[in-house]
Amino acid sequence: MREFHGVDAVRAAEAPLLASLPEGTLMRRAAYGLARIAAAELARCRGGVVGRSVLVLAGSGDNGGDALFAGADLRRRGAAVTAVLMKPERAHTAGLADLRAAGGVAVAAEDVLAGRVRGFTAAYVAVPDLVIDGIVGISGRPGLRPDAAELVARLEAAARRPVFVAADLPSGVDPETGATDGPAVRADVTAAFGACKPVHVLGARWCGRVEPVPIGLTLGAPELRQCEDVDAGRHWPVPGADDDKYSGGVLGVVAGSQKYPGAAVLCAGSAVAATSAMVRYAGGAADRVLAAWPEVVATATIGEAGRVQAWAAGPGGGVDDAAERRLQGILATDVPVIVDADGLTILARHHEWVRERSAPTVLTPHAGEFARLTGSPVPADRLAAVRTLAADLGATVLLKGNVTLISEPGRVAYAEHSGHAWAATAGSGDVLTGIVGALLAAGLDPAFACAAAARVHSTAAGLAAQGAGAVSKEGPGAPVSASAVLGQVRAAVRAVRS
Ligand SMILES: NC(=O)C1=CN([C@@H]2O[C@H](COP(=O)(O)OP(=O)(O)OC[C@H]3O[C@@H](n4cnc5c(N)ncnc54)[C@H](O)[C@@H]3O)[C@@H](O)[C@H]2O)[C@@H](O)CC1
Repeated sequence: MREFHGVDAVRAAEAPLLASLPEGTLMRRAAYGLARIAAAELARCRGGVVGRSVLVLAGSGDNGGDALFAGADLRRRGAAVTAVLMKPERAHTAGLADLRAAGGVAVAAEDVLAGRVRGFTAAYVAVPDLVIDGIVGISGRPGLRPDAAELVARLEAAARRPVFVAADLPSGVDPETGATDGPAVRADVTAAFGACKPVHVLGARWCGRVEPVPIGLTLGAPELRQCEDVDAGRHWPVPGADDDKYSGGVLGVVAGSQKYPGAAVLCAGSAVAATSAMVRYAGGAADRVLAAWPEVVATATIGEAGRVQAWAAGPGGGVDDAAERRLQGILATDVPVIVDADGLTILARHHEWVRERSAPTVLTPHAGEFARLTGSPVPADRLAAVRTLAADLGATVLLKGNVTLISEPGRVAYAEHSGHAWAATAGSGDVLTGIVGALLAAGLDPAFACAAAARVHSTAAGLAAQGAGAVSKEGPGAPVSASAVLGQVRAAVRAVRS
């Protein structure tokens, strides 16, 4: 399980070390890790360190200090290192002295922007091989100030884009929410000092690859977790010697209709793929579901369906009176229920149906459905928003997006980021609903069920994008549809279990 700690928690963990260790020790540790990562990137992307040019963008705080010390280290390893000081009079004194002692050059941002830097230095500043972003760290507010924004824009536009390595986090991105407000650094690699912070998953698109740099912190409970393959794989329900078709947990699917049979087929099919236990279907698309998945036990109505250990309801089911009555009936049961899509539109008018439940309820809105449920659009601080809704309804809420967030009252939240966006396709949510439902029926903790299902779902989408026989989700890929994602659910389960 990957863990992300909030800024206050990181500062609290740093405090005893700052008090007990010789001054500058933590910064030296951070800078050493940063330099090591930058050197590895230079070797990987530019074939070596010696003779390559490194530009350090150094702000006035400790983040700039880290970057200057790392620059000194890289200079000693043979790179040409130039630091651009955002505010020369407030540059980190010891870091700047170390850079100069190592033979590095420092210039003022103001002089660079005004074209007052000439000769070799001008060339190094204009087209470096690698940029270390030390403009701001965990004290940074979103957005870059105009001088920093202009420097970054010029580097981004260079004929050969340099490799960007961020010290702690990309400048311009909020450390707690991952939100931006104007320009920000788009890093290829981020060196996370002491702990991963929420930005490292919530602002994943800005961070690139995140490499933790241990500096000796002892940390408490995290703010956020990410379920990794190994976590999903370890707890994925698979039959044992004593299991039968019921003991693994039967899921009932109430989705789709004669008008929209696709949602029923996708939702029931993904449940079938995710679990060995029985899947029941109740609704107007029973014929279509059976034609696609003969192993499903299908009936026309919920009343005719046998016992289940969880229900999955909502996708493609409509929002009319009959759909309302069906959903109300399902939520009146004492088994876990996942509600998605049309079911969420109905719930926007009936929050009490969720609040009054004693069994777990999982809601899986996308941004539009979230706005319908809460009455206002998803704000920049998505994590706070999902926590508030979960607490308000007493439910587990999974907010879909490029970074999917999962929260339930009083518990550490989960985030899922796949590193790609292939799951952003029609019907993909129906597939996720079936997987979550299967895991709820198997008795998994609701928030963990959501996190593990989201992991397998995004893995399936990544595999689908790579085509038949893919064993890796990396590569250029091609657009996929929800049926293709569903077709890879078993391969994704295999992948997380291996
Ligand atoms: N405290 C410690 O023990 C350690 C801290 N470390 C480094 O220290 C960093 C935190 O340093 P600081 O607290 O000095 O603060 P920062 O270096 O994050 O920020 C410095 C100042 O930048 C200004 N600023 C805020 N938003 C800005 C923006 N959008 N554009 C331009 N300037 C902006 C603010 O005045 C802020 O105080 C960490 O991220 C990490 O890199 C590491 O050296 C490891 C040890």
